[in-house]
Amino acid sequence: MSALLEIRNLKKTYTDGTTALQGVDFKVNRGEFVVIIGSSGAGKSTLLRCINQLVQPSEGAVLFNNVDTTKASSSQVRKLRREVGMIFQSFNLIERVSVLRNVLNGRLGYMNPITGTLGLFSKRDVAEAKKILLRLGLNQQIYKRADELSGGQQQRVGIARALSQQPMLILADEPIASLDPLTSESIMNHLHSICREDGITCIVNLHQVDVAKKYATRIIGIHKGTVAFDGRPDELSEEIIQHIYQK
Ligand SMILES: Nc1ncnc2c1ncn2[C@@H]1O[C@H](COP(=O)(O)OP(=O)(O)OP(=O)(O)O)[C@@H](O)[C@H]1O
Repeated sequence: MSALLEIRNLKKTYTDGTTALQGVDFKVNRGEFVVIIGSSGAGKSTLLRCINQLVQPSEGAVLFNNVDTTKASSSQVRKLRREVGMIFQSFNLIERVSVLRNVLNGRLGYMNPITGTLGLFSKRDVAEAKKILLRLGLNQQIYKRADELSGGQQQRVGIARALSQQPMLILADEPIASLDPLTSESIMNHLHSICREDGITCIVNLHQVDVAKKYATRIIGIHKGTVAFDGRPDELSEEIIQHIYQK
C-alpha cells in the first residue's frame, strides 16, 4: 500500500532568511495518528503549513495521495485543500456567524464561488453538518453565534468544520494550546475517536509530551528543523525527549 503522505527532503527558508526546515523526510500511512512534538520555533507549524500549501516550501517534495503538491496546479491545490482539513490553536472561526454556518464553510471547496459566497448550501450539506455537530455534542449550540461559545466548544466547531470537508487527512496545529487540561482532554478524545472511527489520518502538533504519548500511534520529534525522533510512543525515552527539547 502506498503512503497517503510522503515528505521528501523538505526545506523552508522564509524571505527574512530564517530557516525553519532543514531537510525533513517521512511517510504517513492511512489511518495513522501522528503527533509532532518539539520546542517552540522547531518548525512544527511550518511543516504542517507546507503540507497543505499554506506555506510554499523552498525545496523538496510533499506527495499527497501520489500528487506532488509543490508542483500542483491551482485546481489540484483546491482539491488538496478540500481533502485536508485544518484545525488551528485559535480556532479560526467566523465569530459573528452561527455555529452551523461555520461548519458549512467546510463545504465551500466543493461549491462554485457564486453559490458559496451566497451561502446556498444544499439540504444534504446542512443535514450532514447538523449530524456532525450532534456527534460533537453541540446540538444545543447549532444556531448560536460562534463567539458565544466557550473555547472548548469553539474548538469542537473547528473539528466539525474540518469533518464537513470529508477529509482524508486532518492537520491540527496545537489544537489544545489555549485550553485548560480537562477541556484539552475532551478535545483530544473527540479528535482521536472520530479519526479512528472514520479512518481519517491525522497529524497533530502538540507541546505536551504526555498527551502525545497517550494518543499517538507514532511520534515525530522535530529539533531545529530536522527529524530528531520518529517512532512509537513507548520508544520515546527521557534521553530522547531531552535531545528534542534542547536549545
Ligand atoms: N512567516 C514567517 N516569516 C519568517 N520567519 C518565520 C515565519 N513563520 C515562522 N518563522 C520562523 O520559523 C521558525 C519555525 O517556526 P514555526 O512556527 O514553524 O515553529 P513551531 O515549532 O511551530 O513553534 P511554536 O511551537 O512556537 O508554534 C521560527 O524561527 C520562526 O520564528
